[in-house]
Amino acid sequence: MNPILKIDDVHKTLRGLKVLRGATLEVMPHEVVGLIGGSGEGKSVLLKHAAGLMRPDHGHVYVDGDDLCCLSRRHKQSFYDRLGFLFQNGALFDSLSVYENITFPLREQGLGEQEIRERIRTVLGHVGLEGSEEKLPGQLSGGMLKRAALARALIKFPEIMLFDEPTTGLDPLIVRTIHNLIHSCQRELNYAGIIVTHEIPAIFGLVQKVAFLYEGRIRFYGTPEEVHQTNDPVLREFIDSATMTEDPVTWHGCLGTNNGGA
Ligand SMILES: Nc1ncnc2c1ncn2[C@@H]1O[C@H](COP(=O)(O)OP(=O)(O)OP(=O)(O)O)[C@@H](O)[C@H]1O
Repeated sequence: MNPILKIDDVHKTLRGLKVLRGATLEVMPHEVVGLIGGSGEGKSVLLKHAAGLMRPDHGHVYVDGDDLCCLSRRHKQSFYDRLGFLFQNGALFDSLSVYENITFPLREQGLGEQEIRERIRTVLGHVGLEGSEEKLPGQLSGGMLKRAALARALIKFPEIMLFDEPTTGLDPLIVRTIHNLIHSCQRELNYAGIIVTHEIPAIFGLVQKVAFLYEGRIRFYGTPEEVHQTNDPVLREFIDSATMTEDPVTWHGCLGTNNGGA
C-alpha cells in the first residue's frame, strides 16, 4: 500500500533558524501518526507543511503521490476538500454561531442546505454538541470550543486529519474526552492523520504509529509498542521525562487501548 501523505526530506529555515533539516515521514491510509518531540523542535511547522500552509525550502510533500507544491489550483482545492485541520487555538470565528462556524467549510464547497443540515447533525452527534448550534464561541467552555473546532474539521468527512495539539490547556478529564472523541471519530470516518501532541503516554492509545522529531529530522518512527521498547537513549530520555509522573499501569493501559483504530 502507498502512503496517502509523504513528507520527503523537507528542509525549512525560518528567520535564520534551521527548523527542519531533512524531515521524512509517511502516513499510510487510515493510519494516525502521533508526532512528538520537545518544545520548539518544529512539530507545528512540519504539520503546516503537510497541510500545504508552508512550502519547503528543499524537499517535497506528496499526497497520493502528487507533489503538493506542483498541484494546479483545481487539484489543490480538491486536496483541501479531503483535508481537516484542527488548529491549536481552534480558530473559530467569534461573531459566528457554532452552526455557522461548522458549516463554513461546506458553504465554500457549495453543498445544498439539506445536505449541510444532515452533515451537521451527524458531526454534532459525533462530538456531543447537539443543541449548541445557536451559541457563539464566547458562550462555550474550553472543552466545548475544542469539540466545536473538531466538528468543523470533521464536517467535510476528511480522508486526512491534522491535529495541532488538540488538548492543550484543557483539564485532564476533558483531555480524555477529546481523546476518546478523536478515537471514535477515526473509527467512524476512517481518516489517516497526524496528531501533534505533548500528551505522553495517553497518545499511544490513539495512534497506530509514533514519529519523534529531533533536531529537524524524524529520529524514530514505529508503533507505540516499539517506543516502549526502544533502546534509543534520546527517545528514551524524552519519553521518561514526559512520563515521570505516570505509573507503569497507565502506560500499559494506553498501549492496551490501541487496537488499530482503522
Ligand atoms: N511563522 C514563523 N516564523 C518564524 N519562526 C517560526 C514560525 N513558525 C515557527 N517558528 C519557529 O520555528 C520553531 C519551531 O516552532 P514550532 O511551533 O513548530 O515548534 P513545536 O515543536 O510545535 O513547539 P511546541 O511543542 O512548543 O508547540 C520555533 O523556534 C518557532 O519560533
